[in-house]
Amino acid sequence: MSRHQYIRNLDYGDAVDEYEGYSEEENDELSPEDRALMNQGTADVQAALGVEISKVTVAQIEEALWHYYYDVDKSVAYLISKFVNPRPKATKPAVQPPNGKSVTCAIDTSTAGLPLELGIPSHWAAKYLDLTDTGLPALQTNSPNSAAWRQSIGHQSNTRALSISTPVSFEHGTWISHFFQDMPWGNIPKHRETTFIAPPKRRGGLLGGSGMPPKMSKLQALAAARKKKAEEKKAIDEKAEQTRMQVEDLSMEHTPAGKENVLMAGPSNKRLKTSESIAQSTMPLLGSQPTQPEISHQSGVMTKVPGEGPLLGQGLFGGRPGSSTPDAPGDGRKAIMAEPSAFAQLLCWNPPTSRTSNGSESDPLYGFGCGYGADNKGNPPTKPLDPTDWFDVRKRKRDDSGDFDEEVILYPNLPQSVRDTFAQPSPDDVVLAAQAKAKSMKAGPKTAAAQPKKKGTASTDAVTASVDGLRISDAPLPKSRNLDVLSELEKSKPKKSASFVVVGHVDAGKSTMMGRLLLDLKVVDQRTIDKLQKEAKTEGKGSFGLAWVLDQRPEERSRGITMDIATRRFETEHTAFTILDAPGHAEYIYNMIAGASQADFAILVIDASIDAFESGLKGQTREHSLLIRSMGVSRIIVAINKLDTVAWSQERFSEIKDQMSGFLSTANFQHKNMAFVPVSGLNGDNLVHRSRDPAASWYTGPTLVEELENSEPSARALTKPLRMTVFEVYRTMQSPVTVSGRIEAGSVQMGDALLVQPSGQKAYVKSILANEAPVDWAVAGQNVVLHLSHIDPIHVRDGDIICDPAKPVPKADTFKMKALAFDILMPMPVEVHRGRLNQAGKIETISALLDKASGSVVKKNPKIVKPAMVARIVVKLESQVPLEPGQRVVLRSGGQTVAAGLLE
Ligand SMILES: Nc1nc2c(ncn2[C@@H]2O[C@H](COP(=O)(O)OP(=O)(O)OP(=O)(O)O)[C@@H](O)[C@H]2O)c(=O)[nH]1
Repeated sequence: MSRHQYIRNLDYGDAVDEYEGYSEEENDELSPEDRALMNQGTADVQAALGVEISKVTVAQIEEALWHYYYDVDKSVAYLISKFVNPRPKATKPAVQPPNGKSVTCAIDTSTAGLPLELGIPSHWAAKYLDLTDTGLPALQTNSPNSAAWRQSIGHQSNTRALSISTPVSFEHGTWISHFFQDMPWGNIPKHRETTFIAPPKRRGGLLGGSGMPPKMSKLQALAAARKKKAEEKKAIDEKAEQTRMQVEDLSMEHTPAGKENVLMAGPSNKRLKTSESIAQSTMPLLGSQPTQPEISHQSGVMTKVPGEGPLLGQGLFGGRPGSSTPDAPGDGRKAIMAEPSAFAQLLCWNPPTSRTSNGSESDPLYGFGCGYGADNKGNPPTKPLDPTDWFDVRKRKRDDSGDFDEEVILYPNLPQSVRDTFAQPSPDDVVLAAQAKAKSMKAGPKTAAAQPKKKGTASTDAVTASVDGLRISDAPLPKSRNLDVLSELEKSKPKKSASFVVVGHVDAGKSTMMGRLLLDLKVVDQRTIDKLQKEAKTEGKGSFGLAWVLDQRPEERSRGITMDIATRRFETEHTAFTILDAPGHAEYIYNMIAGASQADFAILVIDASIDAFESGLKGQTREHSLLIRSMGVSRIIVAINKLDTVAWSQERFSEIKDQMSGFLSTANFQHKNMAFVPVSGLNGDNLVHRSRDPAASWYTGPTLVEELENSEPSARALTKPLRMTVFEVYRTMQSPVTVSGRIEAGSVQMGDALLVQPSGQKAYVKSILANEAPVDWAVAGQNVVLHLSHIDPIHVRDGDIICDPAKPVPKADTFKMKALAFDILMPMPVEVHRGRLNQAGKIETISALLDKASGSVVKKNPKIVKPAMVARIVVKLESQVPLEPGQRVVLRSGGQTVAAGLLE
C-alpha cells in the first residue's frame, strides 16, 4: 500500500499505537519506519529507472518519494518527466482523445517502459492496456513487477501500437480519471457534482425574519448625510481651488507695464488682487454679470477685451453652460452665461452689512459673503439694496442652560423655491436637536442650569453637545428586574431541553427522517405534508416531500439537498428538543460544523441500501463522525436507515452496526454512548412508532424518539460568565437587531447589558424568547432569541460572541491549540471554523507532538504532524476574533477537514 493510501485508510486506534514511542533523532528527520520505507523506495525507483539512473540523484529520488508518500510508480513517473525525458514546455499532447474512446498509443519500450512512459501506475496499465497482439508479456499490478516486466521485454527499441480498451481521459501523457478511480471523492455522479451557488441569504432565524435589507438607523442616516455633505464640500473646495489656480496663473505681478490688466469684479470695476477671496475671484464664473468683459490670455497676461462677453460664461455652482442672456452686448456676439443655481446664489450672498453695490466687507458671522451684490436675475445692483431684498428666518433653539434662544438668520430675497428649501431645518438639524434634547433631559434641569452660559459659542456648543449625546436610540434603557436567575431556575423546574444535530452522508435520508418524525409527533399536520408532496411531485422531486418540511429554500428544493442548518422544535413528555438538520454535502460542511457546535448529541443517519453504506463510510459518515466527536459531542444515536430497501435484513443491520461500532470507538466514542436503531425514515418505522412490517419484527429495542429521551444533555455551565455564539442576526418587529443562538455559558435576563465581540459594542436585552415563548431570563443550554436595543445592526454578525461586559471574551488573531490531525499538518494556510465563524488563517508553527492520552510532549518542533497524532500548534488569523481557552475549533484546508481541537 502506498504511503498516501496508507494515510487515507488509517485506522485511528492503530495509528496512535503505531506512532506512540516515536523517537526523536538528532540528525535524521525521518522516523525509523520512514527511513526503512525511504530506502526500500529508493532501491525500487533505481531499479525502475534502469539505465537512466545516471540522470537522477539519490536526493531527487528521496524528495520524489517523500512527496508521493513512497509511491514508487508516481515517483518514477515524476522523475522521468522532470529529469530523464523532460517534456518541452509548450508542446501540445500528441494524443488527446475524448473520454470514453479507445486510443492507440505508440510506445517506446526501449527506455522507461510502457506504464512509465504513459505516466500511469502499472496496475492501471495492467488492467486497461490490451497487450494481446503485441507479443508483450502480461503486466502485473504492482510496481516491482512492472520493473520486472520491462526487464523481461528487454530494453530494446520497440515501438508498438497498443490499444487501450477502456474509457479514459488521456492528457499530456497522464491518465486522469482512472488514476483517481480508487478515490471515492473523485467519483461523484454527474448530477451531484458541485455547482457554484451564491452564498445563501440567511433565513429569518428561529422565528422567521425578513429577507428585506434592514432600514437605515438614525445613526446610519446621520452618517450618510454627513458623508454626502462632506463630499459636496470637497467638490466645492476642489473647484474653488482650481479657480484659484487659474486666477493665480493670470498673475498680475507678471503683467508687462503699459497694458491694462483688469479683472472686472462686480460693478465697482475694482481691480482684484489674487490674494483676495477665492469667492470674489470666482464671482464672474457664476455668470451673473452680463456685461462682464472677456479676458484674453496672452503669454500669461490677462487682459480685458472691452465689449466682450463674461469671463468664462459658465456657472461654477450649477449654472448652465452655454446659456446666453437675452440682453447680451450688442456687438453681434452672444455673451455666454448661465443662471446661478440656488445654492450658488445663497453661497455668494453678502449679508446686510455688505449688500450695497459699493463692495463693502462681508459679515464675518456668516462668513460666505463673496461680493455678490447682483440681484437674483444676475443683474448687478446699481443702488443700495432695499430692505425688501432680505427676509429673515427665526429659529427657536435651546441654549446650554436649556432656555430657548431665538436665532435670526437673514436670507437674500431669493426665489420662493430656494427660500423654502433653506427655511426648513435640515434632517441633520432634526436629529441633532432631538439628541440635544435627550441629553439635556437626561442631564436634568439642575445640571443644565449649572452650566455657565458662554456667549458667542452657543451654536458650537450645541453642536458639540449634540454629538456628545449621540445615541442609537433615544428610547430609555430596558428595565432590568435584577433577578437571581439561578434561584429562579431552581424554582421553575423547567422541562429538560436538548439540541441534537442530524448528520450523515449526502442523501442518507436525514431531512426525510426529521420530516417524518415531525409528522408522526403531530408537529406538522398531514395536510402540510400532502401539499409539500404535491409540490415536490410537480417539480419532479416526488420522493422529497417529507424532506421539504426542513429543506425550505428554493435552491435546496430544486437541488434535492440540504445546504444550511434547519432548526425545528418538538417536545416529548420530558424534553424540549431542538433539531439541527445538517447538510450532508461536503460543500456545506461549514454549516454542519456550525450545527454540531450547538448540539448536545447527534443522530448519525446511515443509508443501509446496497453499496450506499460503504461509500458513505469513505465520505461524510466518516468525516461527520470525527468532526462531531472533536467538537465535544459524546453521545451518538446511529439510525440505520432505508432498511425497507433491503427487506429489513437483520444481517445487513448487524453488519453495519458491527462496522460502525468499531469505527466509532476508534473515533473516541464510548460504547455506552452509542445506540443503533434500524429505521425507515420514509415510512416512519421505528421513529416514533414501532415498525408494523413483519419483516422488521426481529427488532424489539427502543425507537429513535425513545433513544433521544434516553440521552442526557451535556452539563450546563450555568455559573460561568455569559457566552452566546450568534447563529443568526435578523430584524423583527420587536427589534432591528434580533439574534438567535444557543447560550453556551451563564445566563441572561431582560434589561441586561451585553457586549458584542469582536465589534466591542454594548447592547441591551429588550426581550427574550425561549422555546418560542417570551421569558424574563434564559440559561446555558437553551436556544434563545434576543431582541437587542441600543446597538446598530452593523455591529452584530453571524458567528459573533455575545458576552458579559464585565467579563468579556478576549479578541485575538493568534491562538495556540491542541489539535488532533485528520490529515498531514505542516505550516500551511487553513480555514478556522468556530461555530458560525469562518476565518482565514495559517498554521504558523508546530510547537510539539503530544501524547494522546497524557498530553505530555513527545517531540518538540516537528516539521509535520501525521494523521491521528495530537500536536500543539500555533495558528495566526487574518483578523482578530473573539477567542478563549476551551473553545473548540476545526481547521480545514483544500476542502478537507485537516484538524480539530481545543484552544489552550
Ligand atoms: N426507500 C427509502 N428512501 C428514503 C428513506 N429515507 C430517505 N429516502 C430517500 O432518500 C432521498 C434523500 O433523502 P433526504 O432526506 O433528502 O436525504 P438527506 O440526507 O437529508 O440529504 P442531504 O441533506 O442533502 O445530505 C430521498 O429521495 C428520500 O425519499 C427511506 O427510509 N427509505
